[in-house]
Amino acid sequence: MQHHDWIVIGGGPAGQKAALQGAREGRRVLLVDQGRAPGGECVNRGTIPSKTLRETARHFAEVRRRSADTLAVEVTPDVQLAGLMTRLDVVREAHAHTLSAQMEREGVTFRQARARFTGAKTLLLQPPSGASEDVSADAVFIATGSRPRKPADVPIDHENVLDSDSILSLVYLPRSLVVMGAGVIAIEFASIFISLGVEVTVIDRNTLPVGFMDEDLSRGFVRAFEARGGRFLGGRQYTDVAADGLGSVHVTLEDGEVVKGEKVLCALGRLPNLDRLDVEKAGLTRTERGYLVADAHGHTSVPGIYAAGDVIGPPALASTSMEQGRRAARHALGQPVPDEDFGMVPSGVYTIPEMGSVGLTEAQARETHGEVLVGRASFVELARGMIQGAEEGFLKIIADPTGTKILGCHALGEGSAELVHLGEMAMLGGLKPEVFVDRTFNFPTMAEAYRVAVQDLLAKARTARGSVPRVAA
Ligand SMILES: Cc1cc2nc3c(=O)[nH]c(=O)nc-3n(C[C@H](O)[C@H](O)[C@H](O)COP(=O)(O)OP(=O)(O)OC[C@H]3O[C@@H](n4cnc5c(N)ncnc54)[C@H](O)[C@@H]3O)c2cc1C
Ligand SMILES: NC(=O)c1ccc[n+]([C@@H]2O[C@H](COP(=O)([O-])OP(=O)(O)OC[C@H]3O[C@@H](n4cnc5c(N)ncnc54)[C@H](O)[C@@H]3O)[C@@H](O)[C@H]2O)c1
Repeated sequence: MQHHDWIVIGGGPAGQKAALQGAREGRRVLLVDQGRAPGGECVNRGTIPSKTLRETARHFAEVRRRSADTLAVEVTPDVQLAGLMTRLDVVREAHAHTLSAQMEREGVTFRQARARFTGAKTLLLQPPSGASEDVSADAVFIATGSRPRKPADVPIDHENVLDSDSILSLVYLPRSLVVMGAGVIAIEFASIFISLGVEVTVIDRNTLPVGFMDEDLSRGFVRAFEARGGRFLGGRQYTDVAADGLGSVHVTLEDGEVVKGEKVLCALGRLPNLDRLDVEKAGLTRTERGYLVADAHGHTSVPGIYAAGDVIGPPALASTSMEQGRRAARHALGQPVPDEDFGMVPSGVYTIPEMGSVGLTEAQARETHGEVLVGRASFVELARGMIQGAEEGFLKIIADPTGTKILGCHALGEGSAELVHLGEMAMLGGLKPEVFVDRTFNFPTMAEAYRVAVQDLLAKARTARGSVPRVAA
């Protein structure tokens, strides 16, 4: 049995960061993934392919909007979906190349094999061809990611009813699409397809999409989606999904309504990839929902076994997975792991328009701080926003009732995922909202939204204190 210092199972964002961190500190690291190269769901079926398709869709939407629909920009029915992911191969190859070079440079050994536990820190590696191999390690990192959940009552055949993996392999654009679910994956794809000219209906049991975001953002998304002709059916449950054999799928709702689409996307959550890993043989237990349990450092209940990324459940993002992998590795190395307030982790939802969020939502802030202050800036109030024609965008800043502490920043509109990082840094630095009024901003920029929102917030603070509001300059 070959022994390694560390074995990392899974070459997605969590596994990559754990492996690199260990190798940099002189550990002999074996990175195992069943795929041909490191990358994981993030590179192969998740973040990168979906964002590449989104970029094309966004350009279509942008040209239509900027020309006020005077330019007949349409995707013809015979266009192949792969043709719309114009930069996917370039992006993937560049990413794969950078990753492999980094692994090689740092001395991480990569092995293509499916891993499963045979004991606490012993594993059987089964390569696609050739003999299986028994291996052991001082520390094992589980970073095997997640896959789409397939509810028993949804006939996902990858032909008529698709999941977030198979939708990217569609050859032709459908005329219509019914999206089941209104989580991040669902509404990102809904945005993409509606922007490409597909008729889209979204169905969710919750009244609003992405319930973890600030309600103004969820409502703003629905407004923009409906303005583009989309149908959002919130607070609705499906009872049956069936293909009619004539090129259409029928989704029957509890109230008897039948929603028809040429294709259906089922995006009703994800499950951890643990079924064939035999984690029980390592002495690990799983939560009721099937996830592994790990502490703030990614350490499981078995000494020397760590878990990071989607296998430990929400927030299940590429961004947080990387950080979890890095933190687990630092802990295994005996290095200090800085405290991180995971409540402060930013979220970017790449819908069209995009959403960005950090800190408390308005509802959470009211619950914990009472009568909080909310400052708003509409993107059309900004010179840059006006130039860009950013009609639907806005930034809202939430501060404590005294108006001295920023509690959350939330934005809707192109660039919002970037924009909220400015607010995040102010929050981390404990800066008062005034900083956005007192400093010089480049002009014209979208970042000026902070100045406008803070002026609004300070005016409200003065009103709350009973003084006459000053007119914002
Ligand atoms: C459509 C879509 C869009 C997304 N967009 C975003 C986004 O914009 N921003 C964002 O932050 N996040 C996004 N995500 C989420 C993000 O992709 C995941 O959170 C992230 O990939 C999780 O990383 P991970 O390292 O935990 O696992 P993964 O990336 O899933 O990698 C796990 C790897 O482990 C391998 N593996 C599994 N079992 C075994 C085994 N037994 N032996 C060997 N190898 C194994 C898998 O093949 C895979 O390569 C998106 C996800 C999807 C599906
Ligand atoms: N930009 C990003 O950060 C990004 C992009 C894509 C995915 N992701 C990650 O991927 C993960 C999974 O996303 P997801 O969207 O598949 O799952 P999800 O769990 O976030 O959303 C599932 C949705 O399905 C709905 N639902 C479940 N059962 C239902 C039923 N019977 N009837 C009607 N509605 C039902 C839920 O109300 C929920 O809105 C998330 O953790 C997310 O963070 C992130």
